[in-house]
Amino acid sequence: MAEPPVDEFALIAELFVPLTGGHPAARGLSDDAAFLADQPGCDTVLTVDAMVAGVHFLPDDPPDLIARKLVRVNLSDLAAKGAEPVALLLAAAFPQDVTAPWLRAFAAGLGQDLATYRTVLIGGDTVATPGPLTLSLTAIGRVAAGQGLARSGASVGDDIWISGTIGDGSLGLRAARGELSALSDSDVAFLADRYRLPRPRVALGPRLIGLAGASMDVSDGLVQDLGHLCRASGVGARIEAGLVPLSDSAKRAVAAGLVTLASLLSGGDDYEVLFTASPEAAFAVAALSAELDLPLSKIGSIGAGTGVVAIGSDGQTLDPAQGGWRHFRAGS
Ligand SMILES: Nc1ncnc2c1ncn2[C@@H]1O[C@H](COP(=O)(O)OP(=O)(O)OP(=O)(O)O)[C@@H](O)[C@H]1O
Ligand SMILES: Cc1ncc(C[n+]2csc(CCOP(=O)(O)O)c2C)c(N)n1
Ligand SMILES: [Mg+2]
Ligand SMILES: [Mg+2]
Ligand SMILES: [Mg+2]
Repeated sequence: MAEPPVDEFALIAELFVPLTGGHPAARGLSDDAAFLADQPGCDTVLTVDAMVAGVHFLPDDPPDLIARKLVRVNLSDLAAKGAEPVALLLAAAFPQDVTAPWLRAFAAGLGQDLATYRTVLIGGDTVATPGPLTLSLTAIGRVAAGQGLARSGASVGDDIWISGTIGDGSLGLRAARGELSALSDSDVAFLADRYRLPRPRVALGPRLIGLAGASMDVSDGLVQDLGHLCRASGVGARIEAGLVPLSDSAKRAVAAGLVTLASLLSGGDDYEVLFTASPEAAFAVAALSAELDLPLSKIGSIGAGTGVVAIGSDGQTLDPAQGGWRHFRAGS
């Protein structure tokens, strides 16, 4: 039986109001703006990332997973700054033919991850678009005043560390498109899941305060993002490709010749935390890795100069294609 239609205001009142958790800042999603009380002794950390169907996710991806990816890519930026999530604002442009079941599943996914990450929706905007589904989430976080982590804190001599594994997201896109049928079904499922559902390192980020020099999350590709960190810090970096952690599925994809190691270093969609720390902190980083049950791998070091050099297992410089994702390069 067809579900009753869900219009703009029913969507907000019935599907989004429950996601506020009754937080006073949201004002029941029935005011012009949200009002968030200041927290003494804290800095407010604000970040926004948008996602567009066909650009960030596949148009036919399940609506609950689209919503959860949107939450996770934004919490990944907060985590990289050492911040804890407080609240979210959602701007959504739905195609005119969106269905009620689709919207219900989207809201259910949103609710699931708000619960997982203990945060709430406090406002947003809902519009229709003649184009593809376009979503924007603003994440508000908090960190002890002056303690938030920056891309600009790397020093010459620091070790470079990365959480988790690199390359699963970009391989996962190919897996989700059915392009990796040479791999086992379980590898395909693992990789596609990593693409559709990043694991933001929310437990790690706040624990890096006092340990990390510089920190950022990797979304556009390891080499390109490390380049951003280096530019912000006024340093250069050298990484050893053989030290970059790969999942077993990604290792099998490389061994089968389905992808090169160099392209995994520039693929993007990783949502891991890239940070630097002085060599004296290596023991503490290893202890944190064990405590959080999260791999933290030393992949290189910071040096004087500029730019990122990636060295392959043969000692030769790797060329990771363009280094990473770039949305456009507008010409005349
Ligand atoms: N349209 C914009 N207006 C203002 N600032 C922007 C805009 N786009 C990006 N920025 C700023 O540029 C910087 C880098 O943004 P970028 O989106 O590359 O970082 P990111 O979110 O960590 O990466 P990704 O988008 O790949 O997840 C941030 O300070 C961001 O706030
Ligand atoms: C369907 C589809 N095609 C390509 C990609 C790859 N991709 C798109 S945006 C981006 C960088 C992060 O986004 P942003 O910089 O906008 O935050 C990457 C790696 C994808 N995820 N889905
Ligand atoms: Mg961004
Ligand atoms: Mg981001
Ligand atoms: Mg980021």
